Amino acid sequence: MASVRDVTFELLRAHGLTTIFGNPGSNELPFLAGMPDDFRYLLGLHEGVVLAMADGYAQARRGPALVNLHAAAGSGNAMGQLTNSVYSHSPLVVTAGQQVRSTVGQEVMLANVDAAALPRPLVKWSSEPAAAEDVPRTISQAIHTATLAPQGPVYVSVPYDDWQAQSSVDARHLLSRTTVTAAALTTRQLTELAAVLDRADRPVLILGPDVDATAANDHAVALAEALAAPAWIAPSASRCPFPTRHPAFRGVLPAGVKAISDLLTGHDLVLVVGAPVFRYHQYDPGRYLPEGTRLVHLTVDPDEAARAPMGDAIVCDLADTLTRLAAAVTPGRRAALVPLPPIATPRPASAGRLHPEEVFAVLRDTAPADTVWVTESTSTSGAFWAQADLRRPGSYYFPASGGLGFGLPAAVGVQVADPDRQVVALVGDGSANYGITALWTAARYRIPVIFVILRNGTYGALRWFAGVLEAGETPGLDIPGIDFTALAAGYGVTGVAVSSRTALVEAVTDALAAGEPRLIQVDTDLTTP
Ligand SMILES: Cc1ncc(Cn2c(C)c(CCOP(=O)(O)OP(=O)(O)O)sc2=O)c(N)n1
Ligand SMILES: [Ca+2]
Repeated sequence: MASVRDVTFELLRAHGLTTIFGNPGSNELPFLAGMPDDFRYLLGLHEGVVLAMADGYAQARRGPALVNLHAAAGSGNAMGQLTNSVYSHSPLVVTAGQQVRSTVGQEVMLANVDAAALPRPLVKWSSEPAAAEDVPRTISQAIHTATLAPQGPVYVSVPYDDWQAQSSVDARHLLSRTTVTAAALTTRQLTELAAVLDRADRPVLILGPDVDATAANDHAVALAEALAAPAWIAPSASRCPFPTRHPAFRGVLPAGVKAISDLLTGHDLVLVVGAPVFRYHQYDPGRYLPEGTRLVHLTVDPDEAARAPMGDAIVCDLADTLTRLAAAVTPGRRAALVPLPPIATPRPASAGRLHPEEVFAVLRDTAPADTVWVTESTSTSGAFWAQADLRRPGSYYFPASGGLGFGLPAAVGVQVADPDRQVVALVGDGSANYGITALWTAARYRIPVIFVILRNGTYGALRWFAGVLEAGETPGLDIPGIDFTALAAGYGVTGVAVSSRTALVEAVTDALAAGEPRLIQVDTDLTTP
């Protein structure tokens, strides 16, 4: 009869989980020793990098990713990045090795004590099977739980003596199981919602990451056009759900209660699709909505629906609902939208530096139109969106909870998932340090990401926040003198430092032709988000 490990690898193969993002310890060796030839293992040198690579990979492929970590120490290192994955609804199947089953209670070395509790609340579900024979079914449950709406990360801890145990013959049922979510609005619900939209004088759309995660971008465009409604990206944007040069596009909403409410003034109906209501950030007290404004919320996530402080929510399939709404509302009822003005000329910078707007303008004009941008430069987000020309789904990723250490490794994961599009990481000189070992993985497997480090010598966003909080001068905000070209060389990536537009254009052009990872360190001015 087949071993638990053999059946588990057959199960993983049946779900297309043949890429393992991992960092091993002794507890994981009995599992990895049986890895079949059609599987590949992508090693990350820190578990936060492993997790973020898998996150980028899963988001870009819109499917699950398999992670294998080392017991409690490895899982603990990955939890910082799970704070992003749980909010980006990333379908990660995180497995971790456990000590020999009979020794865990003694808390011997490398025992993951209370393993299933460790990652909560940063996972959708977690478990350690009660018996070796139940390992394949538990991993099957984990895969289906991760991929059923709302998708999310799951965690399974497996004692390492389980892998050699005999699997039950009935485990074979697991290999062909499928599970799907089929939540759609009834005809009556759809008709009523379309009537609400039709009755609105000035509706507005607010679109979130799950529109892009479910490839519903074009359906959102169709509804915005049918309604002649402006479209905003929901605050704390982690994906780009709408083309940024479309006439209906208005930008990314600020992450403050009063600031959002002020921008919605004059709109009598707000339709939020695929985002929590809302991912506020800086404390900015005010009324949640202007007087007389109604909010309707379409989400894949019952928890988002339940915890929102206002509005009426419908848990549903976003692409299906947007498509049917675009066909059901009455077109031509409102004046045509006036597009935003053309992209502004980037602001000038101080001597020997570039303004982030100029960095982004050069990259936009030099890199292919379908480039994928993975960003983690917190003070330059305003500059990025001011210069952005994003047209296709899957063009933008940002850490969904602001947990730094996502950018560099997630860019590697996205490039693995989508080798036909150039991936460019735009990462601050502070953020880069949290996931810097991703450079080694990129070099090791020749993953041709272009890593752009925006070096302003400080934690720029925190300087801005210190102003918002009127905190005055605070310690720990300056990070002068880091040489990322030397760090890159140490990890096997060729890097160049630039401080002029001409040198940047040349460096980007060279990097695009290299066919292997490249790092470009750009000295930039400090800006505000
Ligand atoms: C894991 C982790 N640690 C610390 C922070 C706190 N933090 C930190 C340290 C920021 C500064 C980032 O600096 P940067 O150089 O990457 O980008 P900017 O200079 O453009 O802000 S922004 C922010 O929220 C965080 N979000 N996540
Ligand atoms: Ca910085």
